[in-house]
Amino acid sequence: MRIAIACDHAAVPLKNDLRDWLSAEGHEMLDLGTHDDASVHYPDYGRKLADAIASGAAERGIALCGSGIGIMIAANRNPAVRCALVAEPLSAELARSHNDANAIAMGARLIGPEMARACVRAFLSTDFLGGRHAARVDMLKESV
Ligand SMILES: O=C(CO)[C@H](O)[C@H](O)[C@H](O)COP(=O)(O)O
Repeated sequence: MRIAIACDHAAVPLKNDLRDWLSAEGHEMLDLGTHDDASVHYPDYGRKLADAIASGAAERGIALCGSGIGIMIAANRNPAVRCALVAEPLSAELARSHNDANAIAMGARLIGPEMARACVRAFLSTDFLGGRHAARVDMLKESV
């Protein structure tokens, strides 16, 4: 799968860990930065992630900041993006099965790399259920 990953300065080690792990798993990773701990602004990186999804450069996105909240809000400004803030795998699974989320956000200051990997695993391995959920996701698309 083509997966974009983006973070601010608070989440670089987690971003690199997930990027390298997913790359080793055979995914095509698009690393949108940031690349070091110099302070940057999460709206810039949420927008980069959203642009990658909206353009089709990436099928899925992973957004990381200190809490996951700021970059999630930023990514969701783009109507092509449905980015869910998750901190455990069930939320990641439900974000896919009920909401057809095409991105997840996580907080590197809140969860460790093993929990983040478990969330990503659930996010990538769960299909959208469609049916009644499709009508609701369609309503989201109409409500911009
Ligand atoms: O956007 C956030 C909170 O919603 C992120 O956690 C940021 O990473 C955080 O605000 C950055 O804080 P810092 O004190 O400038 O490192």
